[in-house]
Amino acid sequence: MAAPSSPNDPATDPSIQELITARPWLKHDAQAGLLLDGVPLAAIADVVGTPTWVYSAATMRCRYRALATAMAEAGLDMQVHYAVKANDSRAVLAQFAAEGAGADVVSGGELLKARRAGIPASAIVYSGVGKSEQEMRLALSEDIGQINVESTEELEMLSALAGALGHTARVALRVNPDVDAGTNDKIATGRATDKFGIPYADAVALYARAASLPGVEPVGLATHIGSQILDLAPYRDAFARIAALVEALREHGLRVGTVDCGGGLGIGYRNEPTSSPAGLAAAMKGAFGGLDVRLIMEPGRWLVGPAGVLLASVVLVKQTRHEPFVVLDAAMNDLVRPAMYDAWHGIVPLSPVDAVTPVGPVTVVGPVCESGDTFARSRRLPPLAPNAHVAILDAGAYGVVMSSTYNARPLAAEAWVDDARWSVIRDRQPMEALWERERLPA
Ligand SMILES: Cc1ncc(COP(=O)(O)O)c(C=O)c1O
Ligand SMILES: N[C@@H](CCCC[NH3+])C(=O)O
Repeated sequence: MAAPSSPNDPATDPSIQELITARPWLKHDAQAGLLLDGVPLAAIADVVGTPTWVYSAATMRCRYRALATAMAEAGLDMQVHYAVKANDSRAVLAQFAAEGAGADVVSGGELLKARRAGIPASAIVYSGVGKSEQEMRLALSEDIGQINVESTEELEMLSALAGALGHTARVALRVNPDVDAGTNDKIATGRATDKFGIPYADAVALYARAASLPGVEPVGLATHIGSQILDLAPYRDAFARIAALVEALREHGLRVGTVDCGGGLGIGYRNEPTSSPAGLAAAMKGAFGGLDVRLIMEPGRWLVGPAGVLLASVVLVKQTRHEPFVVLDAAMNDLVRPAMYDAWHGIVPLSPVDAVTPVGPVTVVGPVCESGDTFARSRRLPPLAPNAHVAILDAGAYGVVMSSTYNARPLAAEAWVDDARWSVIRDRQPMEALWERERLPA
């Protein structure tokens, strides 16, 4: 199934003005051009160069607080564990730590990053289908809050390891509810054919087994049906199945204290309608309200996606017999989402005069040697001259974390905007660093 945010129909694209209006942290100023929380993005592009990621700290904070408030207002006993994979920059993690968030991690590296950013070990849950022995040892030595186990094999491995080390790991069984979240095929995780989670029909027996094994203590269930989910119906289906499982486990005399509802709440890349945290809270309450369980959620994209932009400059505009190609200095090695998922991202010029008079249509590409290195097709943009700057919107999640040095392109810089001031939080990777871990064969 195609991603709901990927249709490529310029007739229904939101205008540049509509994109800006829907994102209150962005403003268009007649003199200074596009502002992020009052800071002219062109100033950052001029000083730091491009490509550069820029984040609105206030937007991340506001979204975290809005989510936590929606859960509290629904009367839910809920802890938000930020999904570190969405954006693991130190400033992002430190800010969520200061807000009181826990973390959802999927590797030893993410676990260490979360700890070093100040997130307490007790507020960390660890998901993933292939935790290595080394990673399990790290999770055990840190005594993290919960390990979400995804298979019988992993349960046995963890039990043997923890038992031998004299630890008891609090585990939740991540259950695959066999629900289609209706999102892009590559980021759906809750169908029986996906690699994630324990088959629904095996969950009761495996939970009972976990209760009898040394080194592990089953404390609850977890599920996660996918990412960029715009509709609440699949959540309701999955939660109903997990709630039924809680009851079935209790009927077998097994204790279930927590339910981890996963992440996945989508954002309106194309200004499309989305589900709200209040709606999600109502779905959780409907399923788990009467069950006396402590709830966890693991949002990533919803918290940070809209808060980031990728600044790029126009290298040249290549005229052809078809649509002109606007060639940027950012590429799929920076933001891979359009190439990987056909994802749609808004593109807005930074300059004051151009932003409101789109002409186009143009194809916006990067310089990488793949035709897939295309950010947008048939996009209505104002005329863009070489060196003009643009912002690629909603790049705060699954942006910098998925970037690579493909085509020997150094990793981009990152900047942080807070309280109308900005600073660089990660320098652009120096060219020399591209070969610093290499040597010729001995
Ligand atoms: C286990 C788990 N939790 C949380 C998330 C975060 O998802 P999202 O960024 O869509 O909220 C993911 C990613 O899909 C995930 O795999
Ligand atoms: N990388 C994906 C999301 C994956 C979610 C992780 N399970 C995206 O950019 O949309």
